[in-house]
Amino acid sequence: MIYTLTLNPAVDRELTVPEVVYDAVLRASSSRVDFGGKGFNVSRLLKGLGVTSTAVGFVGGKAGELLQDGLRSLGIETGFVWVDGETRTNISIVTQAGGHYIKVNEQGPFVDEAKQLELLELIGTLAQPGDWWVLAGSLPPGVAPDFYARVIRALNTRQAQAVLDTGGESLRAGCAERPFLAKPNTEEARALTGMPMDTLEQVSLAAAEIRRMGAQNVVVSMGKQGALLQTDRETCLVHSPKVTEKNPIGAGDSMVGGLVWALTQGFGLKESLGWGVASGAATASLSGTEVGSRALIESLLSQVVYQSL
Ligand SMILES: Nc1ncnc2c1ncn2[C@@H]1O[C@H](COP(=O)(O)OP(=O)(O)OP(=O)(O)O)[C@@H](O)[C@H]1O
Ligand SMILES: O=P(O)(O)OC[C@@]1(O)O[C@H](CO)[C@@H](O)[C@@H]1O
Repeated sequence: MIYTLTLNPAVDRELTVPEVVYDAVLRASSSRVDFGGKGFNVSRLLKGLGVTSTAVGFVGGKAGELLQDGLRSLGIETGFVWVDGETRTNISIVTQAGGHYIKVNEQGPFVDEAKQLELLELIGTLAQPGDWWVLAGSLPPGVAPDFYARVIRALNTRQAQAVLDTGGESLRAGCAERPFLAKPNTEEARALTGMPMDTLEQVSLAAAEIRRMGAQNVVVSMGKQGALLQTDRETCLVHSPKVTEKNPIGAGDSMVGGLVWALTQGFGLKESLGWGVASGAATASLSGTEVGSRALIESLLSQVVYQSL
């Protein structure tokens, strides 16, 4: 079973405008809503690849109901802890011609200690040996940076595999609990290690440092360049297929979804990352945080190039 954990989900609203002008009323030519937050995006990608996952997390208010109804309507199971505040709505403004966006993320509702314990208990009852858990996104107010670390400890005790996609102190504390894989982007890896990320060699050295911090395997995603994988046996660059970018937001979530899907199908880590970069590229080529279909992902997979380093 695959679970996705999103502590701070979001209704993602994308508004398309002819151009961005300050101090003026902009009229949207189109808009769309996605049921988002990083882990929920992973669940949507997995569904596109034909796998039902369970989306777990904190939700609240009308926006929480919208996410619950929306995910269920897509055939995704949910396991939520309901909080008093309102789940956030995050706004993206993109231009019709593409190429630029403005994104504003709300903080999200406050989550008290009792709700946090309720979620940890829920995770403890759900997790079984051999399960995959994707832990993704920022922490809502009230949740301490060691929360993912506590979750990973609980998953390790139950022989479930953790894939961690977050940043800052939360990533540092999580890595110390030896997750199966950590997936920072270059900016998150730079912030975590304090190391430069200007050349491939530097990205590789930073990945090694993150492995020293505890992550068993590391993928550093590098936008349209693809992603670098480092395990105890190999380091390789997986080049992303070329696509016309429409909205890259959520590409990292799709990458994680494609990668975890392939791992559960029995592919090795390198081949799985191939599915990951193809899935990320598919999402980058679509509006909002829309995820690619299996047909699109498979067509892009044939253009993925693997380079050992
Ligand atoms: N413009 C693009 N063209 C082709 N592939 C892309 C593009 N943007 C992203 N990708 C693919 O998606 C993967 C993840 O993208 P990125 O490194 O931007 O993740 P991220 O910063 O975690 O994104 P987000 O936080 O918005 O989900 C890349 O490694 C790449 O394979
Ligand atoms: O504030 P966070 O949790 O870091 O990121 C949240 C978010 O920007 O990430 C997803 C795209 O990756 C969106 O669905 C969502 O709005």
